Amino acid sequence: MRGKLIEFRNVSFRYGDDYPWVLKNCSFDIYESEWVAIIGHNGSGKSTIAKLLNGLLFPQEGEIIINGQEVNQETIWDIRREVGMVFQNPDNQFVGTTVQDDVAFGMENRGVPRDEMVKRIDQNLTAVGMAGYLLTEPHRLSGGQKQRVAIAGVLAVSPQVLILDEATAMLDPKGRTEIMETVSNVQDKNDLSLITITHDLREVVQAERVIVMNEGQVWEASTPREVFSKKDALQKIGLDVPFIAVLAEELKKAGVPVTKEPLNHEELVEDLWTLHSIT
Ligand SMILES: Nc1ncnc2c1ncn2[C@@H]1O[C@H](COP(=O)(O)OP(=O)(O)OP(=O)(O)O)[C@@H](O)[C@H]1O
Repeated sequence: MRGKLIEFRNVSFRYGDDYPWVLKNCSFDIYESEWVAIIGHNGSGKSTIAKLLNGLLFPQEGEIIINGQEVNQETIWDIRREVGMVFQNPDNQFVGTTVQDDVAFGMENRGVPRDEMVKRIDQNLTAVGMAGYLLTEPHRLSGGQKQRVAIAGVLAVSPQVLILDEATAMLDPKGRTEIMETVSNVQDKNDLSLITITHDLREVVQAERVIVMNEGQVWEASTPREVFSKKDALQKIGLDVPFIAVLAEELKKAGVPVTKEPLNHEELVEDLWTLHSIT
């Protein structure tokens, strides 16, 4: 049984007294080594949750506990060691003049000794497939390569949780797939919790659990299969369902006995192939 790593307890947040509540009495847990996708319509508070997790914002009500510590002004430096974040725009988060300087940045701020730093730069750039780019300047990298370097920089300070806030949104489909493969590998290897905030349904179906946000609260928190089985209700709160799930529904309506709730191409093919072989 995995322990709780993150607890949101009755959290309410708004950007100012005259602003509407973005989160209202919002509660959820995230467990060690778990991959959770957070989805919700535009403006439903997903990025706000990410910023609250990293101590960039603080709730007006309720509390956020990470690894047994409440997130507050006194604990933010500890918390930021535990919670690594990668954002949408690769250009806004490149701080070094070369790849190795960029990965070193977070470690320098935390006083990691030089020998250890060199070792971790090498280890983490290898993990994200960027080992050959130590002295490369950022403008020579693609968007996907910059995101890989950002991920290596975050991993170099050994966080417990990695948050990707629309980190693949500006990449082409190939870049997206590559980043998600990389992230999935490093999550496994480093035993990390992973929180992905995304509109890309192919990423969502890869997660173990999906938290669906609506009107400042958790509307549903369960497996991708359970979440996407509620197609009509999801569409009512402004969310799409994966194309394959829609196709399976249409096939059922047309009399094809699709038995499972397929979430990807392979699962649907598997189902249809079985039908073919018994007729
Ligand atoms: N700095 C800010 N000042 C005031 N309001 C803000 C600020 N940042 C976000 N908001 C508002 O808070 C609400 C939640 O925003 P947030 O960015 O968390 O949503 P989101 O679910 O991540 O949206 P998206 O899917 O569009 O990225 C929105 O109504 C947004 O306009």
